[in-house]
Amino acid sequence: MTDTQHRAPVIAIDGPSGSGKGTIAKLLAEQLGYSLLDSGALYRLTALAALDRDADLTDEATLTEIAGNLDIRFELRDGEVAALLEGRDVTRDIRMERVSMAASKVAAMPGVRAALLECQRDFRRAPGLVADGRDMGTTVFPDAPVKIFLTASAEERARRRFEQLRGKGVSVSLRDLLEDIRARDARDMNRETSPLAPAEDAVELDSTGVDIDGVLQRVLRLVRDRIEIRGA
Ligand SMILES: Nc1ncnc2c1ncn2[C@@H]1O[C@H](COP(=O)(O)OP(=O)(O)O)[C@@H](O)[C@H]1O
Ligand SMILES: Nc1ccn([C@H]2C[C@H](O)[C@@H](COP(=O)(O)OP(=O)(O)O)O2)c(=O)n1
Repeated sequence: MTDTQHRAPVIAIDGPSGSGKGTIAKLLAEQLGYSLLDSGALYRLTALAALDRDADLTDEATLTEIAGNLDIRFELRDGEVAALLEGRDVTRDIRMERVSMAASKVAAMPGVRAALLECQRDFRRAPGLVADGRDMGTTVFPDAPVKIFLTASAEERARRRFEQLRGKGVSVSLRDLLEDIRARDARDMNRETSPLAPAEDAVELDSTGVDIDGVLQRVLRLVRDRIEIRGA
């Protein structure tokens, strides 16, 4: 890692599915001119690559090999970050429920997490990085000057996901989504390696009943308290 990468500040945003991490991370990165790491996309891409190959999702050696040899790229297309797997645009595919479930399973494997570690740290560059996931503040960037643990009730998170999918023309049941969210929460929080948990020095923010702009303003206040931002 270069010196500039080392010094670049990281804003770590961790929390459960549907708490708004991705939304807030993207808005923050735009506002601050920082790079963006959607670490969940890496687990989703690993899961999709495994599903494409009909790999056994319980076979850690195979999954670790897949994670360590991913051929992926992120590209800005029409203002959105597109994810490419072996040159194929899989931005939509990696958001499918079956991939979400598989991602949560492969993410529980220490070998997979180790294989993706350096790749995540490589996203750090000047003037700074906004990183969203489950273990940004605890494992990947423990020296991040700003760590936020974003939460919301499971019911509100399921409702948000329901609206999000409906907006994309995907029909799902709210009850199934709530069940999926609870199952994923349990798996993400109870795994041995890098479980979903706030870092000791993280600020916890409950976004239940707070709109996106309200959350963004609170986060920006925290950021300005801790990082010297040019022009802010
Ligand atoms: N504070 C909020 N209030 C209402 N809806 C929100 C809020 N934050 C995010 N959302 C919406 O909830 C959905 C899930 O948000 P997302 O950022 O993908 O969550 P995460 O990355 O934590 O899984 C999106 O459709 C987003 O627009
Ligand atoms: N840093 C991370 C990011 C995601 N994961 C896992 C846990 C999640 O179930 C999957 C997918 O993560 P992602 O952030 O894309 O999921 P949500 O958008 O929050 O639903 O990957 C992880 O273990 N560690």
